[in-house]
Formats: sequence, structure tokens, C-alpha cells
Amino acid sequence: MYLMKDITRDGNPVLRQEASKVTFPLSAENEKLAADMMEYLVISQDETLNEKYKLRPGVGLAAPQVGHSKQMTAILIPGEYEDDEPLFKGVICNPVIISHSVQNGALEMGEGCLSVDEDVPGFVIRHERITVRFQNLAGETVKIRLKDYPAIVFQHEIDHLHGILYYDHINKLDPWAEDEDTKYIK
Ligand SMILES: CNC(=O)c1cccc(C)c1Nc1nc(N2CCN(c3ccccc3Cl)CC2)nc(N2CSC[C@H]2C(=O)NC)n1
Ligand code: NI
Repeated sequence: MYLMKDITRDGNPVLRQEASKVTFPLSAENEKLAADMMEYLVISQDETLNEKYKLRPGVGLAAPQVGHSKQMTAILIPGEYEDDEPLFKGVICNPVIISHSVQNGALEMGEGCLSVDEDVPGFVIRHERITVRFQNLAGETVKIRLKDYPAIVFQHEIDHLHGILYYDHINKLDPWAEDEDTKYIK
């Protein structure tokens, strides 16, 4: 089980590297890595367990954040209400954004990252809608279209595989600058 001590923090060069593509069939090591990353997200989203183990909650965790420079990220986006099915639950490999909207999107409350202890305030400017192609753990190629919060989460996690952190996208002169081409997402 991963604890916060196992999460690599900003400053560790692994977070600024281009991660290597994963090959299929997955090695036993990569299968365990995938399971462990998803387990972190599940436990981190449980208020009792995240308190017990002092875990920061997250909806995404990329392999570089646990010290493995591999193109793999776990994503667990809860549904709207407590007992809903998750909006997305899976570990994606070698993801590529194959198309995106002209319109930008940003979380109106800004973004947080498990690898960045001090929140950096400001709008993180991203694409509002994306089409992502990736391989699932079985090595099958999947293509999905996303918008709003799920699209933001996928972009944040895919960035980690290319050595990009969320604050790289914040306007340094005016972090909360608004523009009409950006949709601000609750
Ligand atoms: C600085 N202000 C803020 O962070 C911020 C502030 C307010 C609102 C938002 C929406 C903000 N933004 C933000 N909130 C989140 N969570 C909301 C709470 N949630 C969660 C918490 C508890 C249990 C279960 C769950 Cl599910 C976990 C996820 N997550 C991300 N990010 C950026 S994309 C990857 C994703 C990530 O997992 N980060 C660790 N951003
Ligand atoms: Ni992050």
C-alpha cells in the first residue's frame, strides 16, 4: 500500500522526465504497479481510511509520482452522488490526446497535485474537451471523448507522463485572469 512517504515530490527529477512507454503483455511488476496505484486512489477517497493513513485524496495518480518513469496512470473519478458508479475507473497506458476543442477549460477552484505540497493558486488552462487514445491493462486500444472535470483530470495525469506539472499552465502575470474563450468548471 502506498503512503504519502512513497509519493515523489516536486523537485525530484523523475517528475520532469518523459516517461517510457509500457509494453504488452504487462510484466508482473507493471501489473502490480497498476493495482497499487489504483488502490491508493480508492483508499485516499475513503474519509475514514484517508484519515487513518493520512493520505491526501486524489482522483489520479501517475507512475512517475510513485517513482516509476512509465507511461501509466490510475484514474478514479467518483460519480456525482455517494452511491453512484464512478464516472471513470481504470489504469490507462501510453495515452495520447488525438484531438481537442479550440475552447479552453479550467477548474474554477484551481488544481491540486499529490506531488506538490504547497498549492499554487490560479486557473490551470487546459482543453475543455479531448479525445484520448490509450491502451488498457489487457493491451487493448481504447478511444474515449471527455469534457469538463474528467477531461481536466485526464490532462493533468497525462501531463505527468511528459514531465509537466499543473502550475506550468498558470498565467504567471495574473493567475486568476479570466477570458471569454475559457469555460470555468465547478
Ligand atoms: C487548489 N484548489 C484545489 O485543489 C481545489 C479546491 C476545491 C475544489 C477543487 C475541484 C480543487 N481542485 C482539485 N480538487 C481535486 N480533488 C477534489 C477533492 N477530491 C476528494 C476529496 C475527498 C474525498 C474524495 C475526493 Cl475524490 C479529490 C480530488 N483534485 C484536483 N486535481 C487536479 S486534476 C487531478 C486532481 C487530483 O487528484 N489532485 C490531487 N484538483
Ligand atoms: Ni498531479
